[in-house]
Amino acid sequence: MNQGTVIKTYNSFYYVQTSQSVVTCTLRGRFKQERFSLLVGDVVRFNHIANEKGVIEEILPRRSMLKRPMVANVDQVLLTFAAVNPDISCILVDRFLALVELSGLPAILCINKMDMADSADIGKIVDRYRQIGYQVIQVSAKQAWSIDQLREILNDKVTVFAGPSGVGKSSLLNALQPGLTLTTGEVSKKIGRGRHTTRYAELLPLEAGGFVVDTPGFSFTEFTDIEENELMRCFPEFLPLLAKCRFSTCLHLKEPQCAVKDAVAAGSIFPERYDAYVALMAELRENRKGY
Ligand SMILES: Nc1nc2c(ncn2[C@@H]2O[C@H](COP(=O)(O)OP(=O)(O)OP(=O)(O)O)[C@@H](O)[C@H]2O)c(=O)[nH]1
Ligand SMILES: [Zn+2]
Repeated sequence: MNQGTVIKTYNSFYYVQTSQSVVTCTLRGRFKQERFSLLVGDVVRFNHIANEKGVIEEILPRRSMLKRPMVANVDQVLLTFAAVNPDISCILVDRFLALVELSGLPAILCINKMDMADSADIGKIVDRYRQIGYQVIQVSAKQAWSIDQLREILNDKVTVFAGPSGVGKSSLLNALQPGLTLTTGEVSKKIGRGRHTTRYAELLPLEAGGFVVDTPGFSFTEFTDIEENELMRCFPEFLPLLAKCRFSTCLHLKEPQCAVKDAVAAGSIFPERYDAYVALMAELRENRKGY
């Protein structure tokens, strides 16, 4: 049997990337009876029934599942910001990071447009996030700075590109591999839909192995499905302190003898990060009121 990764689904057809080609597959009937939903990112085994056509017989166990968008086996999220234009905003970085933490996937911070940056200013930001424990890379899509380093990070992994609009995500993809965002556009053409009308996530295969998740309308922007007492877990530097608060139900806001607030006062947690936590908590409570 052949093996490959589902890179796109459309009308019960599954486009499966193998090491050689993309095979258009249908799903063996018994999966439909089980109401199993096969996702982009799933690794499958299939039988060829004709040239470039196949039937999926087996779905390999999932390593992970991202909910929005629904993609299986994502390994990491590359959060891209621009050093300038639009200027990096740490509150926005903290917000995106918290959302990635909530998904349970590792986040890598990528700061683009370094060719236009004041490197001392950006250096401070980079140091902060490295101290917290995040991997941070500084790149320029325009000047092709550190694109090799980025390529190495993506190698053999399934990576979601996220970040605000205009930070250069498309430019980075293009610097990584010219034409990358057009690769599966060919598939779209065959089935009569333009790439830009695609509403579902698809995987873009990297030449060196691995995939980038192309996610039209993808957000990582809204806090829903999160309880107040879960937010603290989205701040990894809080984790070692949580058991040390006086109250086991401590939300680290107004409570006395709070180990998190003590750490902020002692300088071992960045005050900006704590402020981001408080701001996100307020937002979460505001969203709740809407229900
Ligand atoms: N100076 C400089 N400009 C860049 C760099 N990368 C991208 N840009 C410019 O930034 C603008 C936005 O780039 P895009 O690649 O379209 O950004 P995007 O993140 O894909 O934007 P959305 O499609 O809105 O999500 C364009 O004018 C690019 O030419 C860079 O490394 N340096
Ligand atoms: Zn506390």
